[in-house]
Amino acid sequence: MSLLPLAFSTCDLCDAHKGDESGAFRVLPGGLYRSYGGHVDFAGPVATVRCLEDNSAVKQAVESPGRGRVLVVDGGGSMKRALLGGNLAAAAAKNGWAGLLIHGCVRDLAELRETELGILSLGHMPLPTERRGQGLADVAVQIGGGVWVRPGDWLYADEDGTVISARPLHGGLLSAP
Ligand SMILES: O=C([O-])CC(=O)C(=O)O
Repeated sequence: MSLLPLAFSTCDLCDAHKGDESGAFRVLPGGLYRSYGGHVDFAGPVATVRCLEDNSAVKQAVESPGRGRVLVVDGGGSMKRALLGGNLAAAAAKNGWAGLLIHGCVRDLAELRETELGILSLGHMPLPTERRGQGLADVAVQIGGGVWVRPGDWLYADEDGTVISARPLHGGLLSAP
């Protein structure tokens, strides 16, 4: 599935919304997440998973239709297991996910960088998880040192950083394929 390219810049979004005190506009801390995917710029409505060193719910999500969404995975910040690797990233791209943000680790870096997907993660490590069917989907999560991310929020990521918004912010900027 090809996704519509969205024209946006996180710096421009921050210029426009830096005075927002409603909490609807949130910026993730700079330098926390590194880009591992084939796409540095990506955006979309958010779906969430919360799990700890068990990526069963991540697998279930990326094997379902993505419809241009971004999967935000609260992995508790664990650096002990990789929640995403080449196979799950390929499944996410094939099923139309725009990207993933992993508050945890990834692996298979050579494969990830060839995947047509945005992938942000705290870091990498080669050890996979043991899938035991644990984890929750579609819950509010807190990542990046206390930033709330809820299903249906919008995530915008580019080389300058990552912002979260309760509403889509690219109005009028959606470019035709
Ligand atoms: O399967 C996993 O748990 C992670 C992985 O290595 C992959 O996605 O290829």
